[in-house]
Amino acid sequence: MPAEVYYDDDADLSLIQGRKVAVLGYGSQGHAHALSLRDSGVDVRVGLPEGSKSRAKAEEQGLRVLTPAEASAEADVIMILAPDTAQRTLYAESVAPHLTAGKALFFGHGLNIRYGFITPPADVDVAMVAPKGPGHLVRRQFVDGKGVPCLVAVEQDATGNAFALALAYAAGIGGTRAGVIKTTFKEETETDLFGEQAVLCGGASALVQTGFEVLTEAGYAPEVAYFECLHELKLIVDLMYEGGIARMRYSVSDTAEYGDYSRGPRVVDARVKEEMKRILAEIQSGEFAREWIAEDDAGRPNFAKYREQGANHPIEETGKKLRSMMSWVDRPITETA
Ligand SMILES: NC(=O)C1=CN([C@@H]2O[C@H](COP(=O)(O)OP(=O)(O)OC[C@H]3O[C@@H](n4cnc5c(N)ncnc54)[C@H](OP(=O)(O)O)[C@@H]3O)[C@@H](O)[C@H]2O)C=CC1
Ligand SMILES: CC[C@](O)(C(C)=O)C(=O)O
Ligand SMILES: [Mg+2]
Ligand SMILES: [Mg+2]
Repeated sequence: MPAEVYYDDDADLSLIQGRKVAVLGYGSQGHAHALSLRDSGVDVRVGLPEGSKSRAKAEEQGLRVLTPAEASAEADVIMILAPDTAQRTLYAESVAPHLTAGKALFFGHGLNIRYGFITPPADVDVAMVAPKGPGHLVRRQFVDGKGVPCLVAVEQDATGNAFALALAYAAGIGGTRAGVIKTTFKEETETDLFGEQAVLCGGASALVQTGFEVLTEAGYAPEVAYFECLHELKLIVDLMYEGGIARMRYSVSDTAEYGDYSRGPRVVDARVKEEMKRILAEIQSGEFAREWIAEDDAGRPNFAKYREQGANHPIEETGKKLRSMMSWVDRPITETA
């Protein structure tokens, strides 16, 4: 069945303009939602713990900052945009006591609901507005008059109005300018985790690093390897983004196109597909979510090791040097646009 896609004309922005919204968290997504909702005429407050380093940023941007508990008590729409690993404690301590009948609890990703770390009471709406892009670009696109597509899902419709309210919220952050797809918490959570692990973050990073290693270990210049395996990837993906894989193949040389057909499937072969299926199975069974929550509870020892290894990969040093010569590339990620 084709997905249902909603645009600006399908959303009634006044529904969210008539509510008090609390955005809990002011990181990548939180700042984008809070600032864009405010710019869309919505009554927003940000909820952050007393010691949070995000407080100063939110206040500098002219937002009212309260504690998560105060913000949840005041608001009737509560959007949780703290890290996935922090959400169950945040919910239990600061949200649940103020989640009275008829309020709406929103998420930007479904992990805590899908795997049962949070179970809201039956008399509140539970919905998700999940942008399909990094939060800093959600804000940048909004400011530029564009939008990042969003997934919207309703887990619980206590008021009968949950979907319309979520669609209005998506309009407030620019999502309906690009298109909003109706889905479920299960579908969003499982596809989002799969996409970031196997393709967008894990798959793409490993592909780039491995290609760079193969070229430099064979004696080619790291600068040439960087341009070939990382820099040019954006230009190739831009063509895919604009017109699909077919547009990219139209634009590259016939030599590249023949190499693509005849060699690409040798890189991403049947073994890789089997591994992708295993990764999906770990997501579907909840194994990944339990592993990640346990890793966080233990103080993230493996996460810290992985982060250090990634930061020390030789491609980072080469890239830093080359990007310093390209003033147009290193556009800073800011909390405003
Ligand atoms: N990053 C992205 O682009 C995307 C994220 N999402 C989802 O959005 C949600 C937020 O992720 P993301 O924006 O990456 O998070 P970030 O790590 O960028 O930001 C987290 C924010 O939450 C604050 N915070 C930490 N603990 C608490 C707490 N107990 N109570 C209130 N605020 C707290 C942090 O403050 P401090 O400064 O003190 O650390 C920070 O402001 C997640 O569910 C994620 O899966 C969905 C789509 C894309
Ligand atoms: C691709 C990573 C992502 O799912 C996103 C930006 O959409 C995330 O969790 O950050
Ligand atoms: Mg995502
Ligand atoms: Mg994600």
